Amino acid sequence: MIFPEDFVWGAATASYQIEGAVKEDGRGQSIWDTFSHAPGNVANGDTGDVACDHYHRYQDDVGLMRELGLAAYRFSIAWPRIQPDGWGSINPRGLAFYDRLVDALLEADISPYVTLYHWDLPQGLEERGGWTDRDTAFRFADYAQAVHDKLGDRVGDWATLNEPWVSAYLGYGNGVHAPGQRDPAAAMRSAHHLLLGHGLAARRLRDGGARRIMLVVNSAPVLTPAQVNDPAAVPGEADAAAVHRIHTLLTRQFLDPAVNGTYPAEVLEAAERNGGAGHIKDGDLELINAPIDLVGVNYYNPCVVESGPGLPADAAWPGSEGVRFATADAPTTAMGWPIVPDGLSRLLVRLSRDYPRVGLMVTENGAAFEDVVENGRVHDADRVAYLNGHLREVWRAIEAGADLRGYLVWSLLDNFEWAEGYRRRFGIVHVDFTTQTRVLKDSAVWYRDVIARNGL
Ligand SMILES: OC[C@@H]1[C@@H](O)[C@H](O)[C@@H](O)c2[nH]c(CCc3ccccc3)c[n+]21
Repeated sequence: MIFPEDFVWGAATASYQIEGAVKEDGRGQSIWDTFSHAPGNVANGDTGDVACDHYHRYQDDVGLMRELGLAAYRFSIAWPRIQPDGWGSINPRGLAFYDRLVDALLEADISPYVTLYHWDLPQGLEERGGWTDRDTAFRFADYAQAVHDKLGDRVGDWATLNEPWVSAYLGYGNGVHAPGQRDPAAAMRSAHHLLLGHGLAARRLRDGGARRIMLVVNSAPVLTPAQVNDPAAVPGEADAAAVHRIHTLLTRQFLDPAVNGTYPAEVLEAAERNGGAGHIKDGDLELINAPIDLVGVNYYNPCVVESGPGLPADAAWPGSEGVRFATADAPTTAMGWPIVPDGLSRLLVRLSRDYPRVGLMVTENGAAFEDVVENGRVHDADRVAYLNGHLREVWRAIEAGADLRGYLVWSLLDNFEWAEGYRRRFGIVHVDFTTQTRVLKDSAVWYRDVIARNGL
């Protein structure tokens, strides 16, 4: 299976998960500093205080990327390094780190793909309401412009947000993520303000001459248990309604406004029933619908549902009347997530059909398994199998006509896996967090060969 000539092969990380140096060079606190230091929020009391110490080791890490032959590296910028409280003057030492990182990447012939927000909101803004406060959307646009002004001469690929659904519904809905609020109305407000921030920032980036702008979403094919292993299975009316409802809340809630400038009726109705829709102002949808070039798709597993009594609103799914989550008949990763490779092709084909005006890129795909270091090697055959199976589906989606530009594996390095801390490892490169030693896992060697061959 050979991929298109210009297909982009890369890897992805995020600032809070790899950088460490949380008090260095003027960095302010983020909501994840606050959340991870609060007892009980993260497994084993882990925090991102040190993580992979990438802030100090970035040259060596870029060396690893070059050794793997990556064409692109997706990383996020820590807003609190740029504006310690989230607004006002720019911290030159914070911006200088990313300036050095971008130059090191270009020196290694690797394209930098910048994500402006991967969940580390400055704590100063959270104290003013965070994403529940409309003003945060405007602060985000100011921050985006300041970063693009500095890096836009060398960075052409820009993602505004990583996974607004997670920021809103895990951050403000069920509280599993920072800032740890449990309030469905706060979650729905936050989802809207995140989208508004996306649109405002996208406009500033475009005005600044950005080459390609994308919104990155976590998405999944929503399937009944029968559909997981039998795409031809036809669900009953009630199950089909449950599937449509969750597809709407997970994916359409974000892509319809961003790509088409409309909200699904079910989302407006859910907002009316969860605190009201007063936060949706006239003109907001036009602002959210700033033209973008790509949608970044983060896929790990399908979402399996059937009809049922509905989920409690604070289970991160306000508006999910008539739904219950089910399990898939499939093997799982160390996260307990079902391994269903063809879910990726089914998703990509669906998105390319539903949103034909934008291109697609797989901006995250990968798996955590219980890696074991043996004689300085990690024989992660399960991760190789996972990646191989999913890349075959990427190829199939392209064959089926999806406008798919590239694939970025999650993740380059083992890193801070949010509420799971360091006990879940997604890297194709193993990190010993005691010594900070990096070791290529078998999956990294395998991926290097896939890139060299441009295919499987
Ligand atoms: O959980 C693996 C990765 C995270 O490390 C990334 O930062 C994040 O972008 C990301 N998104 C997803 C899918 C949505 C999700 C996020 C967090 C927890 C559960 C599901 C998986 N991942």
